Amino acid sequence: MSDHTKQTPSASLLWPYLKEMLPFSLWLSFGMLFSLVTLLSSIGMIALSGWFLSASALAGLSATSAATFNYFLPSAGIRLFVLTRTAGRYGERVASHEGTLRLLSQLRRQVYDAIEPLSPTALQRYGSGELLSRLTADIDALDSLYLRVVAPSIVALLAIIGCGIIIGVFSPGIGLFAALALLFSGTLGPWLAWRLSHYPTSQWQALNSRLRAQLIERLDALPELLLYGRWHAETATLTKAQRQRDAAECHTARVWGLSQWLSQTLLGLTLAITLALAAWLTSLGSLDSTLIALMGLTVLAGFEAISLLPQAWQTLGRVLHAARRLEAVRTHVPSVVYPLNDHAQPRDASLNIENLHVGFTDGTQALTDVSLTINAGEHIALLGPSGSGKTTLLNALVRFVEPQRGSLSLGQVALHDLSEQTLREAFTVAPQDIHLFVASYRENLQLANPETSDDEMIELLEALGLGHWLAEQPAGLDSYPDEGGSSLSGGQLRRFGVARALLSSAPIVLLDEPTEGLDETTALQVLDEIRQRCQGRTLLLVTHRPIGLVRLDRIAVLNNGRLQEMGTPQALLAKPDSYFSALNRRIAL
Ligand SMILES: Nc1ncnc2c1ncn2[C@@H]1O[C@H](COP(=O)(O)OP(=O)(O)OP(=O)(O)O)[C@@H](O)[C@H]1O
Repeated sequence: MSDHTKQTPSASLLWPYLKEMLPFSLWLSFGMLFSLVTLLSSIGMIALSGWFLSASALAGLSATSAATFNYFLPSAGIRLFVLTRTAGRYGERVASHEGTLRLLSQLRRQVYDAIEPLSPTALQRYGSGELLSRLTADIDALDSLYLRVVAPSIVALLAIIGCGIIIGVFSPGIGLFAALALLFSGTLGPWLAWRLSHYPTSQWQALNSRLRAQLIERLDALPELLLYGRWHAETATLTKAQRQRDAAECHTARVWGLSQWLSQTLLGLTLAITLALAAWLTSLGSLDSTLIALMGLTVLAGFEAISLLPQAWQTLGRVLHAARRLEAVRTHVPSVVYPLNDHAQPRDASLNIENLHVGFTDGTQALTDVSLTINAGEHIALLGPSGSGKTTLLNALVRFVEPQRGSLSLGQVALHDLSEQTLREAFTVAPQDIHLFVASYRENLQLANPETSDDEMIELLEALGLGHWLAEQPAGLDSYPDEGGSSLSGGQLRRFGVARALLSSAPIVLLDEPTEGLDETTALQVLDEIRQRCQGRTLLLVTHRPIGLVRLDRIAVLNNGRLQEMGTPQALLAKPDSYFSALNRRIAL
């Protein structure tokens, strides 16, 4: 999802993040205070050194002044400034990093909280790579708001005032000039660069995010790409995307490089003019000549704080673009809204689907006017060719997709009147794509029911024909799957997912293609086990294979998103032109 734009993101986007800083303001204020101590120590150290050098040189010109000149006090002052500078820098690192890391963990939690209520379909809008990028790179960019933008800007402003005051004590005119000139030199370049680099910065962020997403996607599909000989072509695509991103980065870097050059030139001019003014006043006799070096070195010390401003403004651009991208996720209206409490209690585990229409944003109409009642405890197969809308119906029942029209109810209570907790407790699901977490097989199975004992798990796995597989695992249930579940074959993974679903005690069981990839004997064995374990529970079994379905109570056939036929297996078999009969004849051939 590319969302770069030529429009300047509004600074108001940062308000929520600035407000987030409040709970950590103590740490952050300490950070800023220490930063100021460091800076003032640097300015004091340089200014005092400047004065000390020139004053001691002038004092050395005559024996009387050399004897009376106090060398010890200024050198003790310089040593004190060196110590406070080191302590200030250490304190600043500790306090500001502590505050920033706490802030970062809060920001991450908030984005997770915003993502959590989005249905999987709403999240597909972003893609996993894009979402990962927003959760990591964009939040990290926001983390710079304090460290690289707020703190250096405030410190630079205070440093300018500090320089003005130090010089102003000896000559108010030169002090005022130095403060204004430092402010102008420090802000003109960054402001110009800021205006010129909005678009390339936004483009860089979008291209960087797209590159990450493309890379993750291609690494996921590496086996297929190698098999089809597409890896080199895909590498070329990635290289091209990287070049585009680098070009945007170069553009931005050039603009900021020019801004730094402008700032340095103006700061150099400020220094030259300050020195010239101080020399002129000395020649008029209204300024002590030992103060010329102090004034010059004070301006130079101010450079240290001001030189952070270009980077602060550059970071501000990235922070604003990151804030806009995160805002899109944070404020995404959840497509599925659950009431906090149930409006009524479901009477039983029956399901009622009436005139259901489900479509997707790309215009695909997956279900059209589907009506179906499943009685509590009934076992129903949802049969149909690929793409007929079977999975979409399951997704609508668990509210992963919202219908455009029609109604869905559980135990005579509309699904949207049930809290998320009640809904999740009512259903147990084995989806088509089973995800195994990087955890032991035991933990993966206990996801559905943490109370399940080892014996129950082993018994069920054996009943589903996974006994041999389990016996081969080096540490039994304590073994870990390879990432992505690749230590199980497709059929084994499917049965593992079925086992996980069956271990839950939820009253409604939804299984999506549980026998896919299994030979007929194993498929029948698995179906029998499912039926037995679902005695007294409502079962909706999605499949495109007719194997073993005669043992279920009813069969509903979906075709092209519409309910084509419905009845007991025997009644459908009795009609030679029914889809179920035709499918059985085809399988028998
Ligand atoms: N997120 C989505 N966005 C757009 N279209 C979708 C989405 N999910 C499904 N579809 C489309 O909706 C239709 C029904 O898909 P569905 O997955 O429900 O079919 P199915 O019968 O379960 O297929 P299969 O047996 O192959 O899993 C298909 O045309 C599919 O391309």
